[in-house]
Amino acid sequence: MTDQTTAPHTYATSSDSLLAGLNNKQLEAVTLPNQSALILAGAGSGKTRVLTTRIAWLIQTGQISPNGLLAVTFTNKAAKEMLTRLTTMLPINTRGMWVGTFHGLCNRLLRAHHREALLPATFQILDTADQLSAIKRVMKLMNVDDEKFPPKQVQGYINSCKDEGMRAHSVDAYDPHSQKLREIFEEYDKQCQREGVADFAELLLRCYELLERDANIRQHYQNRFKYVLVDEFQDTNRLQYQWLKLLAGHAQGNQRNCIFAVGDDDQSIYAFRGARVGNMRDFEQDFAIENIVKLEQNYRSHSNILDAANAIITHNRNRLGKNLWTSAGAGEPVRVYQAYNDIDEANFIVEEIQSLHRDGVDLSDIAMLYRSNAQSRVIEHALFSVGLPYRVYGGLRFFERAEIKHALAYMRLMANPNDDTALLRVINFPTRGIGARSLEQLQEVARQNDTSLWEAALLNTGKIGSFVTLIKQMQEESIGISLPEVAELATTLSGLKTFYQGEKEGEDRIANLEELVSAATAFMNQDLGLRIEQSDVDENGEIVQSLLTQFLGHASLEAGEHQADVGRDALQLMTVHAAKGLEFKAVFISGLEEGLCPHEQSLYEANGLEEERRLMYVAVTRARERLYLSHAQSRMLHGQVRYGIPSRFLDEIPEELLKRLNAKPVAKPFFQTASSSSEQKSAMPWKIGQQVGHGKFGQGVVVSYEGNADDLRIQINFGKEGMKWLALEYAKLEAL
Ligand SMILES: Nc1ncnc2c1ncn2[C@@H]1O[C@H](COP(=O)(O)OP(=O)(O)OP(=O)(O)O)[C@@H](O)[C@H]1O
Ligand SMILES: [Mg+2]
Repeated sequence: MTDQTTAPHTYATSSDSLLAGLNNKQLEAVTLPNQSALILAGAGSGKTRVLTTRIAWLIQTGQISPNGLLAVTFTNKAAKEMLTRLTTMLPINTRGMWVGTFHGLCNRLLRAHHREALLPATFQILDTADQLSAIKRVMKLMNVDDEKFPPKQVQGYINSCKDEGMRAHSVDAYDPHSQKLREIFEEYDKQCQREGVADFAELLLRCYELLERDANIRQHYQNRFKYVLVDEFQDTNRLQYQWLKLLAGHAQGNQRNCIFAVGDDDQSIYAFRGARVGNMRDFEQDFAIENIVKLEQNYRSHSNILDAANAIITHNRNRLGKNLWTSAGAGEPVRVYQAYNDIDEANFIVEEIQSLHRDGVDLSDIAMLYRSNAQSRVIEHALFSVGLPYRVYGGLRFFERAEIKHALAYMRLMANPNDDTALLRVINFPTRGIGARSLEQLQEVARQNDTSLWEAALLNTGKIGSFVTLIKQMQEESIGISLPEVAELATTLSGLKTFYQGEKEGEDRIANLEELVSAATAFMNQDLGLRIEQSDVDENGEIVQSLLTQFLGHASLEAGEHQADVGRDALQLMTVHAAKGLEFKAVFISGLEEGLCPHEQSLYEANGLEEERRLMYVAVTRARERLYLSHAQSRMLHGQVRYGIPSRFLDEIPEELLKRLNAKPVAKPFFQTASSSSEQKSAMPWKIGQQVGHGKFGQGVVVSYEGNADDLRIQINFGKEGMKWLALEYAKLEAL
């Protein structure tokens, strides 16, 4: 450890108090010498705590200044938490520190060097929905059949190419179908460039390309960030890893910067977004990691919960392998509730939460987790009817609501009128009598002249001309006023407020618009640690980003966090994906049925089941003291009644850890639904999840069915042969 009396910039707090309470392994990790390191450890073993403490320790012992390090976390929420924790550990100003998500950090770097990155200073970020509509527009202009090329798939294709670090010209395409995809990719990128917008994947790729191409900028950051720290390393994708490698510099000599990566291969749950657990092995080799630090003591959960998690995850074969133990004692058993249907499940959960709350547990320390967002509806309804406050993370987020996106579109146009996505969103909203034909003509003019729609609109008189005048007026009025006033302007001058006043349920929307003004005020006042500091941009001699552009970036990147910040004590509802890294006193995991968790789609993908099991492991390990697992015999989902058998993951937990709250469901014929008497009995002879054989398609698994009596159709997944609907009457199936 550095001698504190001689080291420069040391802090008054003794490092002993900083390091107090860490176990030996944690201490070793926190105080590792200046070298790259990999901390591989299971859930709740203190990885995030170690990473944060290391930052504080490096600063405190004078090895680095707060501006000399970069830390990547998985969510903005985690980044903020890290900064808050740092301020409690050290008397430093965390403002301006480079702590954020990959997207947030790349956004910041691109803003500072927008010219070199060939982007306008005010470039806007397309969120997922905006990206999809931009893709649809390109496809329409190219006359591509959207049945042959479903836009969502095209979007997936473009994003996964970018996640792999590829541009259209570098993708292989040997058949007409992939050639077309490549062509759409290319046109889409051109359109984004023309409009001055960047999608999420683009932020990373653009930033990577900039660092790779521009030696000055690269060296500047390589010199600056002597320490790079990464949380949740198991979920980085190929491009993110390459980006980190670039920042670390070349391997020659000992000049390379240090990367401190923490992760858990058992919690890799973003393969569908290109995450590569293989990055851990590559990292070991590329950075010549000699000894991987393993942390084995779990500080989060009681042992019944931890043992359940361990028992589940041992069923996975592809693991790096580690043991977790706790000294916390057995604690309470894991409770299992077998519900009749989804409503029964929701009622049970609500009653249980109420009783926990009566016993003094804060609602915000209770989480309700599910596999997919659609599952939250029934439980939300139940919570609403008893008046329990709750907050949904990752559902329709504040910044994703239609009225907010409309207002933001006006703000985006004030910042950058060439943003076609924003223009199309509001050119006729509120309605100004601009019809589809005039819009088509406008798009045609833009296409012919290869300009943005705005530039084409400048040539226009008539109704489109008035829209242009309106935006120009907004731009003029926005000069010299504060950010909340700009937001106010966007909601009033645009006519949005007046429009909603006349609408049914308009009150909520107006309240949300007002909330946007508050969000802008909060943004202006809050020290988010994400703002661009003058020092970031002084190479250009100017501040390139106005507060407005920063706010718009914040709205695109931090959607969902707004509602979470509201101070009221509320139950936390979220998907398992969104719960990563978090912990709660009590956790409810619902919908533990085959087809839902594990998700039916995963069963037919390579390694799909193992990823689902990791998801289950993440879910279970969020709980500190109490864990509830529930499943329902039937549930309404996507407008269909589904009949589920309990998830295999339940069977993987040793019975002695469980407490079954009700008897195993009576062996009812599973086609009977609890709630709807109108539903007729069906003569469904197969069980969901049952293996069956078919003369032509081979072996498959029953996924669902619909209809009743003699009109029963059954859906079977035949693996390579795909998903098929068969009429039961004619399909000759045999049990396997
Ligand atoms: N040495 C310790 N003494 C007491 N509590 C600790 C210690 N180390 C970690 N903790 C606590 O254990 C909990 C889990 O820590 P942390 O969130 O850092 O784990 P993690 O490994 O990052 O978990 P995950 O894999 O879920 O991200 C936290 O509440 C943390 O404060
Ligand atoms: Mg963590």
